[in-house]
Amino acid sequence: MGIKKFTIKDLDLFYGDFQALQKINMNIDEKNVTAFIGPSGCGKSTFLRTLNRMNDLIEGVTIRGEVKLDGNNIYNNIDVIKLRKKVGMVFQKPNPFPMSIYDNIAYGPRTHGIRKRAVLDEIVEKSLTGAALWDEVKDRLKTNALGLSGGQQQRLCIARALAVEPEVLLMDEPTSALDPIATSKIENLMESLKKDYTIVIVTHSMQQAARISDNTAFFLMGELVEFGDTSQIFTTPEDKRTEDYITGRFG
Ligand SMILES: Nc1ncnc2c1ncn2[C@@H]1O[C@H](COP(=O)(O)OP(=O)(O)OP(=O)(O)O)[C@@H](O)[C@H]1O
Repeated sequence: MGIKKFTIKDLDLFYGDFQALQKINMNIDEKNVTAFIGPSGCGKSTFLRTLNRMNDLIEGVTIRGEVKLDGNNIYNNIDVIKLRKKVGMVFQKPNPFPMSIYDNIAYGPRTHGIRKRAVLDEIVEKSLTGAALWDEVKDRLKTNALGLSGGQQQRLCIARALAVEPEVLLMDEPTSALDPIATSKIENLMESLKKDYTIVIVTHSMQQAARISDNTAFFLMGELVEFGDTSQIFTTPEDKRTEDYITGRFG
């Protein structure tokens, strides 16, 4: 295992009285792909959202324990806007803003105070190139992003996340709404992005986790059952529950 980007200690999360995460302990490596797998409702998305404090937006959430990013506890007095700039997020359903392709990408940098046209042009090109979309859209940057295909929209959302120069990308089932071709483009993209970014992905597809991730975490009913090297998890899981899940005996 390499340099730790996140260290999570004894993390509990409650929605009201309901405990959705129980004593999670995990380290997430820098510049790697970490996959979260497990049956529906086991807490994967909840845990993913704790990594950039997206759960703050949900009423009645209580969090105990520690989430450190580069050694700093993100639940202490920190600037949440800066945190979310550093830890970007891509959602299950592509959600471009109803504006041009260009403005979708320029939106984040503009909110962070970048106004110069030449600088924005450069960010737009770099981000779209980084998300493997530039060649497909460079002649139609002024057209509405909602006119793109689903797969292109998802790469646009990845480009939008890249535009503010994050260090981490959280992806919550980013390909579940896409066809196999668009899915494989996003998977290839993740492979190239991990050179520069730490990627954490929630996926329902065990084939996808096996194909693209370096480390895999298996969750069950709010508990982290097993976490380790992806090939080990899929070939020689230590816990019977992991084995049952990956061999399709439940879930
Ligand atoms: N906003 C919320 N308020 C109350 N309970 C919630 C909320 N969000 C999630 N939960 C509950 O927390 C548990 C974990 O949900 P979560 O969405 O994190 O699971 P998941 O593993 O990502 O599921 P899926 O694979 O279906 O997306 C579930 O029991 C869910 O009902």
